[in-house]
Amino acid sequence: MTQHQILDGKKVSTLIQAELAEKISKRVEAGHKPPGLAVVMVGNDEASKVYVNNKIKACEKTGIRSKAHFLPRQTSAKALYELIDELNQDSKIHGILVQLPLPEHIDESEVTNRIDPNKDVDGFHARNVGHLVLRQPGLRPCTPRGVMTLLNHYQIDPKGMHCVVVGASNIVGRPLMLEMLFAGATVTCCHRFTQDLAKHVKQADLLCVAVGNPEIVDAEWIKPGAVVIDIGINRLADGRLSGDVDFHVASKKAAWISPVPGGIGPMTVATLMQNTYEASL
Ligand SMILES: Nc1nc2c(c(=O)[nH]1)N[C@@H](CN(C=O)c1ccc(C(=O)N[C@@H](CCC(=O)O)C(=O)O)cc1)CN2
Repeated sequence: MTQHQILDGKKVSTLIQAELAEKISKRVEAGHKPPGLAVVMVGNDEASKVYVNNKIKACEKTGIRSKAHFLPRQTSAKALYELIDELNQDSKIHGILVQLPLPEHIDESEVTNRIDPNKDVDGFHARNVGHLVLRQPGLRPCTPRGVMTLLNHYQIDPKGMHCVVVGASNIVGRPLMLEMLFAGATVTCCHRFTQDLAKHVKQADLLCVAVGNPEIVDAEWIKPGAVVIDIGINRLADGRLSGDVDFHVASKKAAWISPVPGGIGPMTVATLMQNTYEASL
């Protein structure tokens, strides 16, 4: 049994937000406009409401001016594009985020590509994805960037590690693979057609799981001494939150582990604040 240590995303997120608050207040004192973030949510998804509220609260803490747009589920794609076009033109708005998922009648990639890439603080626009792939400066997706910041805070260097990413979504798995590759890890990405998930997970020095299924990985597979990053958020029937990895079992094997809640979720929010600040410079 290994003694595990916690990758405390809540604590690191608080530190990042305090640093940002200081930088922003100094810039405002010097006569600059505060960064402005437009938060757009369509529909009533309960989990999304929590995430959006966490983002708005983080804006209040850091001195970012936020403007929330809560639109009904039946909003047309055309009406959403018109709002995005207005926000693209608004000089007080430096960052625009449209909370995902969107209702089925709205095409997510059309929406993300409608946002001015310089205001795309989620890093989902094709131009920013291209910058990430080519390792050029640009806005980077918040969750993967937040994972790298958290590892860096605890001086965990992925260089030379075998990193296994479970999940290949546009917003987490694929950009996280690239982040890990650029950090010098050897990367394996597992997805719905992966034949022997256990075989891959057992080889991971650094295991990142981002599927949204608490049964996807058996924590007994974890290599002793591995670093485990749990990015899944699952709401259990009793209202509690759990990650994609059984924390109790995994923490007996891992050297480092990020909890849910209190791990990557808060890092996603803090990174959004960093991206918004950077987009305002
Ligand atoms: N436009 C975007 N939509 C979505 C993104 C994204 O990066 N941009 N990612 C996910 C959800 N996400 C961000 O919006 C997100 C997930 C979790 C949290 C968070 O604060 N989690 C807390 C627990 C919160 C709770 O009580 O439920 C934690 O883990 O401690 C914030 C943001 C999908 N959509």
